[in-house]
Amino acid sequence: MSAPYDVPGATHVYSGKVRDLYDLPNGHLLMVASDRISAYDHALEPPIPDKGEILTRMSLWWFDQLADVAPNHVVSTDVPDVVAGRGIEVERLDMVTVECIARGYLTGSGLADYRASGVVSGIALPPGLTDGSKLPEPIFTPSTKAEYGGHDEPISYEQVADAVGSELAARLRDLTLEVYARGEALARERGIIVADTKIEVGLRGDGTLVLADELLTPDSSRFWPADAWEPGRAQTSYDKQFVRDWLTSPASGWDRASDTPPPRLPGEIVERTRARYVEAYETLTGETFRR
Ligand SMILES: CCOC(=O)Cn1cc(-c2ncnc(N)c2C#N)cn1
Repeated sequence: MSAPYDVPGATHVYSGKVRDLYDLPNGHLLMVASDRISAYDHALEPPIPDKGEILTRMSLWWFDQLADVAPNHVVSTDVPDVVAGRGIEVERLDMVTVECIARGYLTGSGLADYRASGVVSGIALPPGLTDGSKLPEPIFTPSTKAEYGGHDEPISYEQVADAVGSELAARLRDLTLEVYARGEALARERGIIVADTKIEVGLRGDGTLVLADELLTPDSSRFWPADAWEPGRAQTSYDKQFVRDWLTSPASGWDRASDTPPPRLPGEIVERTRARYVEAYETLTGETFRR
């Protein structure tokens, strides 16, 4: 995995799959989005040029679009040059220890749970749903926060209420569903299905819920091209399909079941993937990603 940036005046404190967190002397945090990409639970090489900046700008755009739904943790984009464009100074919050996930479509772990029991995070769904089915209405499907490298475990709404209290659980559910509904509707108008999303929420000292982390990016959400949506099979990933197709093709020589690390991505796949991130950003925001 590419090493976190050495940021003058900041102390590196956390590395996620894709992003890194630093303490700042003024008590705020610096959140830095790397160009790292992962697929099939593996960190891939090489990084995708500009991915971190593109997704940072997408998050900032979404924070602005949804400012009427909830405040966010952004303090400033005036960050040290080494992380310019991919770093955000953020307010330090008391983070809620629940992954707040909303699903508008059935796939991934939700589909697996549904196939096993007809239930997803304690919510019974109607029969006859398949991979990629649009749900009758979006559902709140929280999960635990796994340690780095682990898998989040789905939990029921009741378990969330037991963990954080019924009042906060209701606020988290309502906020998650509102953010998803607004994001899904806006993206859908622009030809992108946001099938599901995970938001991170923090609390201020006065109890205000604040949107943290990243927001409605292809790293925190499943982005599908709307014109390729076809329930009954795995959907096309807006951003990672080129990577997935190459890794599972004979050209890569990789056996996904072997649990060996995937091979380095060819330059053409890297560039086509970068172009998809640029396209997603420009399609959503109507702005040009200038590099
Ligand atoms: C950048 C990677 O960070 C994480 O993935 C998870 N994480 C978030 C925090 C956090 N903690 C206090 N205040 C905040 N505003 C945040 C944020 N964002 C800690 N870990």
